[in-house]
Amino acid sequence: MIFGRYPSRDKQDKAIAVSAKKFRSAVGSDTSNGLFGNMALYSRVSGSVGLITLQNPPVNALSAVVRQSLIDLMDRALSEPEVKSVVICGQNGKFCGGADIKEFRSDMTGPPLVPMIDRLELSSKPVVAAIEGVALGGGLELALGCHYRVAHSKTRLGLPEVTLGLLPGAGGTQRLPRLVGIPAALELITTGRHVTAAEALQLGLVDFVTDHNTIEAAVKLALSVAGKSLDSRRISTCKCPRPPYADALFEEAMQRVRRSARGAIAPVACVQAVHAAATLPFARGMEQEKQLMATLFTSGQARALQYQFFAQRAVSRWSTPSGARWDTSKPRPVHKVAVIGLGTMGRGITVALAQAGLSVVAVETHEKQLMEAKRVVSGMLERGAKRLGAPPALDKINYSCEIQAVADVDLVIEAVFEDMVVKKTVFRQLSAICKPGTFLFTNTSGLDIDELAAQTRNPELVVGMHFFAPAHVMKLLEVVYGRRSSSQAVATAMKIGKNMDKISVAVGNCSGFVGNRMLRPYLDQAFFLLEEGATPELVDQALEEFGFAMGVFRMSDLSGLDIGWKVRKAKEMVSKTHQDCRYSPLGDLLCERGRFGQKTGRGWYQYDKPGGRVAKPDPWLHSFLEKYRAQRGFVARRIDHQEVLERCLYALINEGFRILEDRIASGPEDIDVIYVLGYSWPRHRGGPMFYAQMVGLSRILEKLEYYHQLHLDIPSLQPCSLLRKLVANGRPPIHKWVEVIKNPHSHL
Ligand SMILES: C/C=C(\C)C(=O)SCCNC(=O)CCNC(=O)[C@H](O)C(C)(C)COP(=O)(O)OP(=O)(O)OC[C@H]1O[C@@H](n2cnc3c(N)ncnc32)[C@H](O)[C@@H]1OP(=O)(O)O
Repeated sequence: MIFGRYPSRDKQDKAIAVSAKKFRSAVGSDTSNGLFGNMALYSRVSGSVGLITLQNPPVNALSAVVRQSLIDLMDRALSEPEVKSVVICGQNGKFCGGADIKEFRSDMTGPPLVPMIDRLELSSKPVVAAIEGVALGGGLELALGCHYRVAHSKTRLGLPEVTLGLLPGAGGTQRLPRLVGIPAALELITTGRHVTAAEALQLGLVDFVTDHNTIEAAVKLALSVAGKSLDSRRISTCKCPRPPYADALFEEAMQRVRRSARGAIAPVACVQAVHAAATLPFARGMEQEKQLMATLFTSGQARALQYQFFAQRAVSRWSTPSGARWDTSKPRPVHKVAVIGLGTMGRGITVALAQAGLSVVAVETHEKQLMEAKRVVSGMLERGAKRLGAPPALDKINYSCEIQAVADVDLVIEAVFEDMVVKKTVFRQLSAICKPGTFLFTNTSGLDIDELAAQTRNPELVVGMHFFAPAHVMKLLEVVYGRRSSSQAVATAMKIGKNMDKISVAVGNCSGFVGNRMLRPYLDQAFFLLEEGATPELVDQALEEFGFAMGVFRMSDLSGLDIGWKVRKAKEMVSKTHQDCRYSPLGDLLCERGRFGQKTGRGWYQYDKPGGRVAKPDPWLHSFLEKYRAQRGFVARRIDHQEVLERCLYALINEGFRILEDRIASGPEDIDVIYVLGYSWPRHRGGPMFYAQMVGLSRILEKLEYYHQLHLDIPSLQPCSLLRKLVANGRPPIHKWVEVIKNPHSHL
C-alpha cells in the first residue's frame, strides 16, 4: 500500500498495439520451447530470432526480478546456436516505464541496471528494441544499450529521471549525447520531456518508425542484420559529437537550469553529467554519472519528488468521511455539458471540455459578450490544436444566449461571477430548467457548496469544481463534495476531471476548501511581517529562495490586490473592528489608494507603466510602511529569512493539519498535490505536509508554540491538536498520519 491509500486495481492495459503474443501466433513461431523467466518471456520466432518480452504490468518497470530475467534470457539467446539475433519488447503494448520507482525506497536488491545494459550492448548477436507505448527512463536506457531501435508511431520516449530528483543513471547521460548530440541531449535530460516517435526519428534516437506491427518490423530488421558487424552500433564506443560552441552551450544550460530549477539539484547534476559525456571517455563519464547519481539518490529532494509522483496517482483513489469511495462509486456517463458564464474561467473550462471530446453548450446572457467569448474560445482551440497537430474541436461547441439551451444536457458547470447571490439565482434557474438527474456543478474558489445545493430540488447532484486559471492549462482541479453530494456525483466530477486531463483531488466543503483555506494564514503572516519591520522585497526573496516561483507580494501584484479586497469587503472584514484577533489592513489601504498591482502600475512594488511586469522596490511604499508603523505603535525590528519562512510556511502547514483533522482532505497527499499543482509550492520540496515531515513535526510544533506565545492574537499560530497528537504518538511517517486521524486513540 502506498501512502496509506487503497491499492490500485491491476491496471493491465488492453493493448491497442498488436502484442508480442499475437505476433508469435501470427508468424507461427516456435513457442513450444518458450521459457517463462519470472517476469520476462522467451521464445524463438522466425526460426532464428530470440524474442524477449518484458512482463511486469502495468508499465513493465525494470524491477529486480525483471532485471534478473532479462539477464537470464539474454544468456539463453546467446547460448542457442540457432539464434542469430534478438528482439526485446514489452507486454501489452508498453515497452518499459523505466526502473521500478517503488524499489528506490527500500534496499536495492537484484542485479544493477548499468552492467546489465553494458552486457547487452556487448552482445555478439544484434539486439533490436521493439518499442511500443513508452520507453522512459531505464526503459529508454535499455533501448540505448540495444544495437537498433524500432518504434511504433504512437510511442513516447524520454528520460524523465530529473522529475524524480535523479539523473538517467543507467548510462543515459553518456549514451544519449553520443547518439543525438549535446544540444538535444541536454534539453531532454534536464527537462525530462517526452518526445514522440516522429521527433525521436528526426533526432536519430530511433532507427525506424512503424504504424503497423512493431515486433514484426523489429524481427524483420533483426533478421536482416544478423551476422553483420556491430562495431558502429555500440553507442558507448562512439565519439560524442562536440560542437565548437559546446562551452557556451553548457554555460547557457547551467544558467537556465539554475534559473528555472530554483534550488533543485537534479537538473544541475544532469548538466554536469552530460558535460562529462562531452569531455571524457565513456568509462570515465560513467564514473562521473555514478558519482553524481549517488548524491542525488539519497537526497531529500529525490524523496520529495518521488513522493509527489505517487501522490499524484494516489489522489485518484478518493474517499469521503461518509464512506463513499472511488472503487465503489460509479460515475454516470456524460455526453453533453453546459458551461454557464463565459468569463475567463468559463472560457477555459469550455476549451478543456471540448478538447476532451465532450459536446458543450456555452451560455452567456449578453449577445456581445457571447460573440467575444466565441472568438476567444475558437482562438484558444485553434492554438491548442496547432500545438498538438490535430484539428480544433470547434464543432463541439454550441453557443447560446438562452439559459433554456441547457435543458437537455447531462451536466452543467456554472462559472458565473464569484458571488453567492448571483450563483444562488443561477442554481434556482438551473434546477427548474434542467432535465431530471442533471448534475449541477459550480466553479468556485471557496463559496459554500451546501448553501448552493440548498437552492436546488436535488442537492445530491451538486458538487463544487475549483478550477485554477487558466482552466484549460492548469492541471489541478479541486472537486468539492457537499454534505449531500451523492457518491455518483463525486465520481462523475472526478471522471470529468480526468477526461479533461486534470489531476483531481476530492475535498470537503469549507471556506476556501483546501488550497485557499491554507493560503489565508500564509498571507496574514506576510502582512504581519511588514507591520513588524519587513519589506515586500525581503519576504519575497525568502520565499523565492525557498523555491516559490514568486514571493507572496509579487504574486499579489500579478493577480491584482483588488480581488482579495473584494472578498474581504464581502465578508465585512474590512469594516469590522478586530479586537481579539489581529487583522492587517495593509492590503485594504493600498487598494483604497488605487494600488491594485501590475494592472495599475503600482502595488507592493512599482512598475514602469500600468500592465508593466518588472517589479521595482517602491520608496513610496517604504515610507508608507514607516508611517503606518509609527501611527499604529509597531516598532520595526530586523526580520531574517528564517523567520519569514517559519511564520509564513508553518502557519500554512498548521492549517493543513487542521484540514486533515476536520477530514476536509482525506490524506496529506491531497494537500501536497493541491499545493504543488495549484499554488506553485516547489515540487522538489514535496508539498507542505511532506515538508513538515522533513523539517520534523517536533520542530514545527515547537516553533508554532514559540510564535504563538509571542503573538497570542494570531490564532492561526496556535498549534493544531492533530500536530500535537502526531508528536505525542512518536512522529509517525507521513503515510501513517491517516491512522492517527481516523483513530484518535491510536498508539502507533
Ligand atoms: C535511475 C532511474 C532510472 C533508471 C529510472 O528509470 S527512474 C523511472 C523513470 N520512469 C519514469 O519516470 C516513468 C514514470 N511513469 C510514468 O510516467 C507513467 O506512469 C507512464 C507514462 C509510464 C504511464 O502513464 P499512465 O498510463 O497514465 O499510468 P500511471 O501513471 O497511472 O501509472 C500506472 C501505475 O504504474 C505505476 N508506475 C508507473 N511507472 C512506474 C515506475 N517506473 N515504477 C513503478 N511504478 C510505476 C504508477 O505509480 C501507477 O500505479 P499506482 O501509483 O496508481 O499504484
